[in-house]
Amino acid sequence: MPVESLPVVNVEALLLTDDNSNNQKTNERVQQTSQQLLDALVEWGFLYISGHCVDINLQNNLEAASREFFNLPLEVKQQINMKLGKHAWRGYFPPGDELTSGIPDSKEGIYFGTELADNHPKVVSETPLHGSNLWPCQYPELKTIVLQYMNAMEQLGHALMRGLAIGLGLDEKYFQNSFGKDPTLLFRIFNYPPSSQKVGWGVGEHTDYGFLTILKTDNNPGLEVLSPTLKWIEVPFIPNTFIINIGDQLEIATNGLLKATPHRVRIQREENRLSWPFFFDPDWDALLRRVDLTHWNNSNEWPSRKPGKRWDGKDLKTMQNQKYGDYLLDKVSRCFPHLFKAVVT
Ligand SMILES: O=C(O)CCC(=O)C(=O)O
Ligand SMILES: [Fe+2]
Repeated sequence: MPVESLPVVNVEALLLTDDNSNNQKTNERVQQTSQQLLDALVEWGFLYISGHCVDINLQNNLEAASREFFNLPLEVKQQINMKLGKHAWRGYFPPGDELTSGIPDSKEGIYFGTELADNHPKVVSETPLHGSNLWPCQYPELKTIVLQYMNAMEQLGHALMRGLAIGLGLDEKYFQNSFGKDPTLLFRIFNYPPSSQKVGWGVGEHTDYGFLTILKTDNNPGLEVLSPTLKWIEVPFIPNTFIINIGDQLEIATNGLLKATPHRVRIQREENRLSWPFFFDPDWDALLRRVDLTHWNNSNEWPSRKPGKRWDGKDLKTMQNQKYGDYLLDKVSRCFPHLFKAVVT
């Protein structure tokens, strides 16, 4: 039997400017690309994308600046510890501080989100996960690079959601119009240190929470994904591609047509591994509800990726009309229980 591997879709057609959108050939390419994207997401919930138009120099600068940050002495990194970001949930966390399913991950990392001014209504009302970012004063360039990169990811996220809507036979602005024009954006930079342990997880098995994750990794392997035949497969590095995967909210919205695929990260023995997940999620206040896909003949059976209980024991079928922000907060509180208690309750 051939080894299963993630599909690769070239999404360039979804990133063409509006000037070209009346052209019939362009429209055909957009349709074709949207269909390929949808097929990959239905079958795998995971894929690589090429043709994403994200500047390679920006990506290289991000990688170099991230390495420089993690090479700083711990006490310098701790100057922007997440505790200082309070309820905005921004800043640095050292190895072992983040839990997946109650077990400490081996990684360290930095959390970023949309940069909001102090007078933004959600900052004034102290809404969790809203605020300004914490930036290391040793590396002012990190701020410029991260904000540029997040901006590029946001554009890409909108383009992919547009492609997905077209693939599903919906209005191309469907997701923007139904789940908010102001997506919840979370960006993380992770460093997985090498470990002498034989078996161990940089991140335990989980699914992501929102709509789409756009993941950049360095050239060290480690990510593993549950395949359509329920085998854990490695996801090798392919230069200048991003890895895209579905989060719980798209599974809920599509009544299980798209599945949030379980994945995990294996720790490496020799080298540290860096990754840059960007989460493109519904508006904080958006209500979770199903998209009308009756034209798809989508049964009510909700086929699941894996028999038995989900990794977090949740039943996504029952999650309707909850605010996305509440769902996310519940998840975050389990990842950082001590911090959560200290700043939110
Ligand atoms: O580091 C990776 O490759 C993946 C991380 C991940 O799955 C996550 O942050 O949700
Ligand atoms: Fe993940």
